[in-house]
Amino acid sequence: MIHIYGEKMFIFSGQIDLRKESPRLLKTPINAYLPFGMGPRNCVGSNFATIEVKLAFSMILQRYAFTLSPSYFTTHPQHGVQIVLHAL
Ligand code: HEM
Repeated sequence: MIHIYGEKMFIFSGQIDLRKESPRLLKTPINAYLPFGMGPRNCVGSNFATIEVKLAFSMILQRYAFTLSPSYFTTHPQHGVQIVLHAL
């Protein structure tokens, strides 16, 4: 899913609280996923890092399409999700 590194990844990032938007996420503890930490000493580079990842993804998506690899068969991607890139 394209939003892996977008806002949807951040249940609570300090700026966006997606629990307000999704009933499913309401059940998720506020501290379940904090890649940049939380509170007064959270990551000062979080906005920069998020923008950079979005930029990199958008550059990749301008050049490639994705399909799931035929070897991907589980709903629990313990070892990552294998994808096949198709040059556009
Ligand atoms: C994917 C990229 C990044 C991740 C996952 C990440 C994650 C973190 C985490 C978990 C902390 C500790 C927060 C805490 O103690 O609560 C932290 C602190 C920090 N990060 Fe990042 N970081 C990233 C990128 C960056 C970048 C690009 C910069 C600078 C340009 C940066 C600068 C800092 C600084 C200066 C702190 C210390 C903040 C403080 O102690 O007040 N980080 N980061």
